[in-house]
Amino acid sequence: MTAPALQATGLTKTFRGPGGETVTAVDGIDLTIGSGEIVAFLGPNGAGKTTTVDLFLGLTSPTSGTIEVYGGAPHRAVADGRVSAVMQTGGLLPDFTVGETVQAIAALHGRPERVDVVIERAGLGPLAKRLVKACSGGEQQRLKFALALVPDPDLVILDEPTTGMDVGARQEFWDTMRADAADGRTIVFATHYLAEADAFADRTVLMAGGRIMADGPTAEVRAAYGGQTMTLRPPAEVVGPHGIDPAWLARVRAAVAPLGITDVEVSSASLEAAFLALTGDPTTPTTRTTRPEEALR
Ligand SMILES: Nc1ncnc2c1ncn2[C@@H]1O[C@H](COP(=O)(O)OP(=O)(O)OP(=O)(O)O)[C@@H](O)[C@H]1O
Repeated sequence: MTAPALQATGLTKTFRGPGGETVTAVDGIDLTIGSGEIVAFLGPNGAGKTTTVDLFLGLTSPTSGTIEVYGGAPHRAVADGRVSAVMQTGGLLPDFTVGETVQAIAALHGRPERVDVVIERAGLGPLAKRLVKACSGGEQQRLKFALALVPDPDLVILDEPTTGMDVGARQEFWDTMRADAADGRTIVFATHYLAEADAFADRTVLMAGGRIMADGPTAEVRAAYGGQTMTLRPPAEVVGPHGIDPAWLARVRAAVAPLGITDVEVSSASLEAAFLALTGDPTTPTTRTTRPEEALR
């Protein structure tokens, strides 16, 4: 039988906090991810997503429990080129061109024949002669993605790959990813953007406090935890830079209260209800119109 891409059992990681206290970043995760799955790890800041990704990549060791990647130690899978990562920050040389960067990494891997294919796959053809430092944040992330593809890995792990990108760049990045995933690569990504999990992942693992709060097909996670909600789109004139006009919210509250409505959420993100219900996180991403304090109760 073929080993799953990732298998975690009782996976736990603790750190010592600034005051000497124990911080449990990952708290007894059991998880199996099969080949070809596209899985989002979704959760608020501090949920344990980055630590989980680090454990998957062998960048840190579990305090207890086990993690296997293709049936072996994570660092082995990385060394064998079966697993690649696109991390949040760092890693590029600013004075290389995009093309030189890909060539250098391909040479390190002994895979010079991969240069053209990964440049094309990451949509970097028109940028090949541009210096890395002249590339936008989104373009640099696409370059990192290209580098991750050099060994032709079976599994790509991305830790919040679109952090800092504007909406257009984010869209472009995921279009690139989607085209690549169509080839059957296993993709695991951490995000706190609900819309990214919703749009891109077949399966969503919702994390909070180091634990898995929900795990299933993205549509099911949404349906099971999103509950029955009524979503309103406010008129544009009541949405300002600081969110929805509180006076308008008060008028809506007054208008619906006599109808027996106790909970109306103004939202444009369909996983939002699941996220809030399970994590109670007040720093919700995606849009200004989805913050819990703007829900009408
Ligand atoms: N090296 C460390 N030392 C001490 N505490 C840590 C360390 N790394 C992470 N933590 C703590 O572990 C918890 C989980 O952090 P982690 O970075 O894994 O969360 P995250 O879900 O990736 O958050 P974010 O979305 O902000 O990146 C947090 O409380 C964090 O402060």
